[in-house]
Amino acid sequence: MNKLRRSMLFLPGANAAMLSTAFIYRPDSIMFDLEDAVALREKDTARLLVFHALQHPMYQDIETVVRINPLSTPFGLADLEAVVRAGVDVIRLPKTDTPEDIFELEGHLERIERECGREVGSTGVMAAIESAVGVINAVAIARSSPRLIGIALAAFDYVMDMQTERSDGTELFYARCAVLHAARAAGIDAFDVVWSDVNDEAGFLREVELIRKMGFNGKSLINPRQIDLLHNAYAPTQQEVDHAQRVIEAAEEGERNGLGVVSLNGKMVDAPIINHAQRVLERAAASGVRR
Ligand SMILES: CC(C)(COP(=O)(O)OP(=O)(O)OC[C@H]1O[C@@H](n2cnc3c(N)ncnc32)[C@H](O)[C@@H]1OP(=O)(O)O)[C@@H](O)C(=O)NCCC(=O)NCCSC(=O)C[C@@](O)(CC(=O)O)C(=O)O
Ligand SMILES: [Mg+2]
Repeated sequence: MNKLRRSMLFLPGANAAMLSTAFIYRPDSIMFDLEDAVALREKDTARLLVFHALQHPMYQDIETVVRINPLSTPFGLADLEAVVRAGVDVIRLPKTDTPEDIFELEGHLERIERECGREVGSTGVMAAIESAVGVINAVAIARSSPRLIGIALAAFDYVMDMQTERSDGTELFYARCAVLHAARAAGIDAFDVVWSDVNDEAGFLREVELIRKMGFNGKSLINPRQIDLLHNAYAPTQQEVDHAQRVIEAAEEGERNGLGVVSLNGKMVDAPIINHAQRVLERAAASGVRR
């Protein structure tokens, strides 16, 4: 099974208190932000704080992601130079509009990796898609580099670009479908948007249920309280696990009898159903059963 990436917790890079404790919350990935959660006058401080946090022993057994500033800004390249040298696992490139944005990032990454003695290609990349142009180019972006581990939809900049606002999800309907299909076509992960009202658990869970059913790997998060809610909603239910076990047993019996398709309580069990059942069992083994 691929690495579980259900939760990616954003953490404002200039917030020293959060940097010193965030590892205790155990998201699947922690995302230090140097971009929009950091004020202009704090960009250099945030970069230095994140440079040190990345090397702290407490962050060695958790996947680390850094959202750098766009390379078109005065900060982007300095961010990249610092965090690659500090050993970051994945760079999140905000406002990715074209495959050329990824090619530019790759060029810099390769040089920095050589200069600091990191294995070339070892730094992963995640593209954040935050505009209509990015959504239109999602397939080309998702296929642009073997470094890409996933693409993420970023709703707040996207709705601005689309001249609308966050509401019940209607405004993200096409973008979610496009980003998800692009990720699957490229064989990489797909991440849904942040839910900004941390006190609205019911709204958060409604959105999580939607994106789980659509097939997203997970979601960008902004608050530790959202982690357990998300992990629990993504865990299979006991009923699903029991059914998956019965499917595997029925398939094994069919195989012993030389049958490619068998019936379980009147429902067809064939290869895709068996694959799904195996995935349910793998997920239960990795993340437990829903409470
Ligand atoms: C929302 C709020 C202010 C609420 O504060 P509150 O104080 O009410 O939170 P509480 O729950 O009371 O905190 C309880 C304890 O948890 C600690 N704690 C809280 N949050 C923590 C955290 N994130 N990491 C570690 N620790 C944390 C806290 O320090 C406290 O610790 P302690 O005092 O020790 O008990 C806070 O969470 C927060 O700042 N979130 C991060 C916001 C952020 O990063 N935004 C940028 C990314 S989006 C964007 O840019 C848009 C985008 O680009 C997105 C895209 O690209 O996808 C697009 O276009 O859509
Ligand atoms: Mg944004």
